Amino acid sequence: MADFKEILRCEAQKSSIPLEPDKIQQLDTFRCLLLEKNKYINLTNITEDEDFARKHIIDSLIITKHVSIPYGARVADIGTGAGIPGLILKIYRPDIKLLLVESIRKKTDFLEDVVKKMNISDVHVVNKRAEEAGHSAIYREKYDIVTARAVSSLNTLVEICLPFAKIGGVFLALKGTEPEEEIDAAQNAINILGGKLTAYHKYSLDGISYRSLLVISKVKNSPEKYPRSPAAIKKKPL
Ligand SMILES: C[S@@+](CC[C@H](N)C(=O)[O-])C[C@H]1O[C@@H](n2cnc3c(N)ncnc32)[C@H](O)[C@@H]1O
Repeated sequence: MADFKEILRCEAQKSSIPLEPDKIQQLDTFRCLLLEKNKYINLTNITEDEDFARKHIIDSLIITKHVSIPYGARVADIGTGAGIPGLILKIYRPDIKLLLVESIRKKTDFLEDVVKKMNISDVHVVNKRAEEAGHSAIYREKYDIVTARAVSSLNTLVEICLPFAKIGGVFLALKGTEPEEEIDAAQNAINILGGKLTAYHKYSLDGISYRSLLVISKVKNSPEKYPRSPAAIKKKPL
């Protein structure tokens, strides 16, 4: 049976993502650290080799096929959990400057630990809700690329993620098979937060089902009052 590194090499080839052996090694190290910690805290249900390669690693790296990431870009991953897609992108593109925002302390402790053990530089881990971090002058409208996967519905995501993007930057939402309804429901939030849906890519990780990558460009400043508090967002979503 093929080992994880061979599976990942094949999956990357199938998706036409260039992946050098040293990156495969580092991604395997990340997987091992994640699966080890997963015995004690719930970081992922995706643990089987092929699933891990496809649904975590390739699903993160697919971004690089559709969006050009400038050298040294500032990237923020919101609701990053175990560092997906943010840390996987950073391993692939060490030149980026990465912010990882995650509200659960055990998860940010894990991320700090990975960054230290793997000696990864230029990663800033923030243990806060995005609703709070998005108002900080250090983070607000500072990022070229903002990502989020499996965090919330699109209208809420737009409110908590777009404030991090600078004008000319993009918010990338990694979504499921048919995001059309969510896109319609998020149109008001996109307009209010200063965004514009500029691209919509569909791709398949297994040749059967589809996933989607939505590109929302930041065209205007996000009004100061957003993001609102979690309670206000829940009570009256945009
Ligand atoms: C289902 S997990 C997905 C994690 C990762 N993005 C992935 O795709 O595997 C959602 C994560 O988002 C975090 N989260 C949800 N809402 C958040 C918020 N408003 N601010 C910061 N983190 C948030 C949760 O704590 C959780 O770790």
